[in-house]
Amino acid sequence: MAEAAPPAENREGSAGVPGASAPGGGGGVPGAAAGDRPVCLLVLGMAGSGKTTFVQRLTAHLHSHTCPPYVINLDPAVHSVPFPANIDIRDTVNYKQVMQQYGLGPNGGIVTALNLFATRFDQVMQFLEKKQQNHRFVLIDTPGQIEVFTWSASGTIITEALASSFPCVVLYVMDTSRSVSPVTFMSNMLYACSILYKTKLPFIVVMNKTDIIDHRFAVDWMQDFEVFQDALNQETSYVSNLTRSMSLVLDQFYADLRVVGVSAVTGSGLDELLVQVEDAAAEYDRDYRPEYERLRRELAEARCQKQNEQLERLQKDLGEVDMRSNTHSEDVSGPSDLIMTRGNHDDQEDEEDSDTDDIDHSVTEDSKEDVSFGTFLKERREVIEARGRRSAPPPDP
Ligand SMILES: Nc1nc2c(ncn2[C@@H]2O[C@H](COP(=O)(O)OP(=O)(O)OP(=O)(O)O)[C@@H](O)[C@H]2O)c(=O)[nH]1
Repeated sequence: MAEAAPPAENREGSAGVPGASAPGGGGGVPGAAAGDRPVCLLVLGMAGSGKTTFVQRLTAHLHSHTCPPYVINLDPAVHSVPFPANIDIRDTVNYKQVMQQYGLGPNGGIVTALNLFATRFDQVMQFLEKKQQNHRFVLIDTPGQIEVFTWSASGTIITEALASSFPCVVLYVMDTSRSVSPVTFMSNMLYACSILYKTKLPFIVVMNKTDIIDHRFAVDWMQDFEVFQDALNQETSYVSNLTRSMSLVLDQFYADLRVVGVSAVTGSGLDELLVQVEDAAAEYDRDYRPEYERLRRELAEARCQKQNEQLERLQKDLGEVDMRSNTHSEDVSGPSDLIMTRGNHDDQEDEEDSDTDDIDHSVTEDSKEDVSFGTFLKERREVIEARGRRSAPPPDP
């Protein structure tokens, strides 16, 4: 299934891909107009619903339409990423080290790793701003455990940062083959509904794995209350009564919902999905953008105020202490030394670089070089002094 990553020079998106300089220019990507801001597609879904496979397939599909996306992996615990990621959280946060240092289990480790990454998300935004002319779509794969992203502060920070600068659409990936029971289907829809309310963004339900089962049964359930009731009548549990009531509540949710059936394995349904994405992006511009622009202004003002405060503090500090004495503090156990390090795997040196590879490594490496060079000079001085003492003539009796 995994496709080979493009060569390093293609990582920036358009290099070497004919016609890719104009985002979405030609190639059959519906509605994509050159010069538009890229649309961020936040891919969410339950563990195993097929998010990563879907991102991989959509990336390949867009490449084949000469419209390469900018791809971000936000799952710190994934062993290998089967698509060419422009930004990979694993380059920035060492998930295993986070677990060790904070004594956390896997879920706590993922949440903390995402929190650490969120503190540097402004740098990711700078990359996106720089590359926005080259890409029509930004694909964002999220951690396996859906709540890590949707119900965490870092997920909110990342979503709001993206949505205040670019049109954003949530793609809720659902495993259709595991939703054939009306009760399971209803649980999935309730979750989708909660995410819609939480993210406050245009929303598309991507019914994945249609190569296993056609998603039309689910669309029928959503469009026709009677059909869903008939299916429920086969169930005898008490939950079926609850489900019956819930389906009435969800009627309005269904009415405005975009639903597309796809197969991440065969690639079927992706063209229709892209049509829906353009429609959802237009909805963002129409209904959501004013609110996010207000948020953006607030963020800019807060950032400006913070910078001024930092400047004032720095000026005060400069008057009081010798800055150099603090540069190489012995105490480096804070969270910042966990970030901006290479990812989990020791063998990653051979892998191609993503954008975050070089975010701030120079700072860390320069600091280490300074310290070790200082130590080296000190040791050399001691050796030379000892040698000088040995070769000096003995004092006169
Ligand atoms: N038949 C079929 N299998 C699929 C499809 N999409 C994904 N799968 C399979 O479903 C399983 C889970 O896929 P992943 O892409 O790892 O799912 P995920 O949501 O990223 O999983 P987490 O990282 O745990 O959240 C894998 O075995 C995939 O091969 C599909 O469209 N059809």
